[in-house]
Amino acid sequence: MSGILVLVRHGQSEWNLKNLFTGWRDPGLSEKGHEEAKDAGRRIKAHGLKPDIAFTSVLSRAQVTNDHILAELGQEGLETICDQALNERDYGDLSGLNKDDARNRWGEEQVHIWRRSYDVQPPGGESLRDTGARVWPYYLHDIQPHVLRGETVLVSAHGNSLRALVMALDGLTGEEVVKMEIATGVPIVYRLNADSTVASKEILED
Ligand SMILES: O=C(O)[C@@H](CO)OP(=O)(O)O
Repeated sequence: MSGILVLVRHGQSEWNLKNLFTGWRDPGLSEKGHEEAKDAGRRIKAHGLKPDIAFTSVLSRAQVTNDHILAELGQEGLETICDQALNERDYGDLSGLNKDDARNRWGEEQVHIWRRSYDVQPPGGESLRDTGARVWPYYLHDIQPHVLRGETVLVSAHGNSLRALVMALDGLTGEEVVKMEIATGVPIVYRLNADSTVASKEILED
């Protein structure tokens, strides 16, 4: 057995609350989102996990979530690496649009395909496959080595950048990933084997 990888999707953002496509836009957390992020920190602490290093995106909702978690753990100031590779999927021309307005305009099915399919790009944006093509190499090169050294690594990121990562870790197909959702502020804990395969996965729900 080697180290531990803790994945957390940021708490609810102001634009999650307003039902807007967000992508690379940079809204802050909603009031509920701040609470969810603190709660994620409390759950991580209750499970006796203590990160040695943290990774997050360059978007504030993920960074503030990371700050809340570290504060709950009493680990403010822990080395945190921010990288664009962990950003949310770029939603292109959909960014800033209301999701219900988009359904009225393009139809329920088309919008679902843009949101959850593996390889269909929203107009001007990234498919989940495109997102995975930046998240997975970053994971392999920058994050995984820490886990294989036996460290506990915290990653605060986004719904779709984490879907891409979980898809690869869990070995899901493009069809299976369509049904996979990642809840805001609910930590997912992977323990890895020394050969980098997954030894166990635990979701820290209520
Ligand atoms: O708007 C977004 O950037 C994402 C995450 O909030 O939305 P969706 O769940 O539709 O992929």
